[in-house]
Amino acid sequence: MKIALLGYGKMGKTIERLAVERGHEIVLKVDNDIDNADLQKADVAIDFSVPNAAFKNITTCFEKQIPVVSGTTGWLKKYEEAVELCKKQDAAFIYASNFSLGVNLFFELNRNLAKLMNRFKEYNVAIEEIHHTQKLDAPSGTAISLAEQIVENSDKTGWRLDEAKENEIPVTAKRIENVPGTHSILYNSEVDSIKIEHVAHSRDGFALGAVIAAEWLQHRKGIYSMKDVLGL
Ligand SMILES: NC(=O)C1=CN([C@@H]2O[C@H](COP(=O)(O)OP(=O)(O)OC[C@H]3O[C@@H](n4cnc5c(N)ncnc54)[C@H](OP(=O)(O)O)[C@@H]3O)[C@@H](O)[C@H]2O)C=CC1
Ligand SMILES: O=C(O)C1=N[C@H](C(=O)O)C[C@H](O)C1
Repeated sequence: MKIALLGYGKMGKTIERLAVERGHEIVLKVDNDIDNADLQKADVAIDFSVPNAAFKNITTCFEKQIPVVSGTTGWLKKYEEAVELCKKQDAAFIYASNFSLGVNLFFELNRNLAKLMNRFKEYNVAIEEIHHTQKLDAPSGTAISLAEQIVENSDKTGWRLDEAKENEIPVTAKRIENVPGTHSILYNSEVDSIKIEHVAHSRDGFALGAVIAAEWLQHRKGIYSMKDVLGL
């Protein structure tokens, strides 16, 4: 598979290493304006760039009919617009706030736990995420997905960074040097606490998941998620 990397930072470089190990070829590395890039050289594009570039990168791939996998976070206000453009152009797209197998299993645990805990009002739920200090967005895309999953499976009405209002989920974002990504869900009562946590030991899980998603998407059209890729 010939891959265009849109974003050649920490994730782009990790994806390059794992993609080459799986027998793929990196034919393009875009670190700024996509307008001058010869996307037609690629079978598939993988976007791990910056929040203000993701929408343009993704929709340019739709126009050029290159299937695109995006893991960039912090641009999701425009996700529905991207989906509409993808449908209109009969293109192929997967977005995931987190591509690792572990986090996608953790998402399933989170949904089930939220359903279970909803009956027991003595527990208050809270989310915490910890990432490296270069991260541009807060809270993380993964923390937002976790919060939305709890809202869908409980009586919670929404989430808020730091100071949550009545019936909202408080989300805390910490920034500590070199942390690849840690997410915790805490259910706290007067007498005890229940905590589930996912700890990434490196960026390899995210990168491998993105390459597997690109392999899966390469000959498809439409809009998919990691649930489709992993058969969850
Ligand atoms: N979904 C998932 O599983 C994961 C998602 N992420 C997300 O992926 C994104 C990238 O993370 P990470 O690699 O750590 O960040 P980095 O800052 O290391 O890399 C981002 C790269 O994008 C480049 N860039 C800037 N403008 C453009 C543009 N217009 N087109 C293409 N590339 C551009 C930057 O170049 P320059 O430095 O010159 O500005 C930089 O090299 C983040 O949004 C992060 O949250 C990260 C890990 C996992
Ligand atoms: O910026 C990162 O590094 C990460 N970003 C993603 C997010 O915002 O959830 C995924 C992962 O936790 C690493």
